[in-house]
Amino acid sequence: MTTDAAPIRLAVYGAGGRMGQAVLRAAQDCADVCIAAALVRAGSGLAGTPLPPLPPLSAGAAGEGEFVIAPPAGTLLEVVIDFSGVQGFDAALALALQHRAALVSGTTGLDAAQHVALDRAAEQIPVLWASNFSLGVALMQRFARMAAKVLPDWDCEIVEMHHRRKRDAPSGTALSLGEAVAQGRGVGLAEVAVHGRSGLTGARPAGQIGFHALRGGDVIGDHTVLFASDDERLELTHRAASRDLFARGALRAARRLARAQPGRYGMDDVLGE
Ligand SMILES: NC(=O)C1=CN([C@@H]2O[C@H](COP(=O)(O)OP(=O)(O)OC[C@H]3O[C@@H](n4cnc5c(N)ncnc54)[C@H](OP(=O)(O)O)[C@@H]3O)[C@@H](O)[C@H]2O)C=CC1
Ligand SMILES: O=C(O)C1=N[C@H](C(=O)O)C[C@H](O)C1
Repeated sequence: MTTDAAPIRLAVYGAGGRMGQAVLRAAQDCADVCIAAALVRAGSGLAGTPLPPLPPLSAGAAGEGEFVIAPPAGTLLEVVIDFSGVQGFDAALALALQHRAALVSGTTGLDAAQHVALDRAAEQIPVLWASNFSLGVALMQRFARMAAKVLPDWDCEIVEMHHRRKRDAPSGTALSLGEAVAQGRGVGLAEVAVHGRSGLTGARPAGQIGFHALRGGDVIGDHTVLFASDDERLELTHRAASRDLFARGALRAARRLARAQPGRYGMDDVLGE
């Protein structure tokens, strides 16, 4: 993408992780963004080591050139992109507030207090949190909501599979898909969710939404929302083949939020109507 405007100045929080590195890679292809700070946690062996090669427009950006544990004084940040997990999330949000920068966060497994903190921050800065930055998954949520509304009596189960290193279960995406199904049915997810089954469970109660988390190998992220009725079954499936797609989605979100008004934004704002 080319533009006459100055490149958007990004801080990548959790820059040494799987997703952080994917965002750095994706930014290399974009002339409209630059990496102003690639942040790793204090004590990380990466601190002070060179970044992978960056696009020419990044040259001269404060903090460019190496992984850092904090942006050098005076660094201008416009968007903080956070993939630091629940351990880093609070500090990423604090950094965005401190710099009056927008926050784009993909960290999953947040607790209720952290979601409230996102709402509070949105009074001061633009905030977009999404459990999944794939445009295909954003569309899948719409399909799931629609199917749940049209098929209120069908049994719904949500199955996800991820790599063996994933720390939270079920995935944030599975929970978001469950929220979409619950919205389509006009019920609260907490009242109808069941996580796995084992033992003498009895017959399946109507209206349940079942979650099943599989872990193994290097699977990037597969999700299926399954609706079952007598004699037929509908399955909506999304499979991610690379983390690059999440990184590209996060950069799209960053473009949408840079220089936007404070408030809560979602992937629907990125996807458009
Ligand atoms: N929304 C989406 O589209 C997607 C969301 N995710 C989510 O993103 C998160 C990260 O996933 P992934 O990249 O696979 O995980 P990784 O464990 O590979 O990366 C997390 C990184 O954050 C670093 N970190 C932890 N604490 C801090 C801190 N206080 N300051 C700075 N850096 C810190 C970790 O460092 P160290 O290892 O040194 O502790 C690690 O390098 C997860 O919550 C995951 O579910 C993942 C993919 C897509
Ligand atoms: O941890 C991951 O890897 C992923 N996490 C997100 C989630 O919890 O939904 C998104 C994606 O599926 C990959």
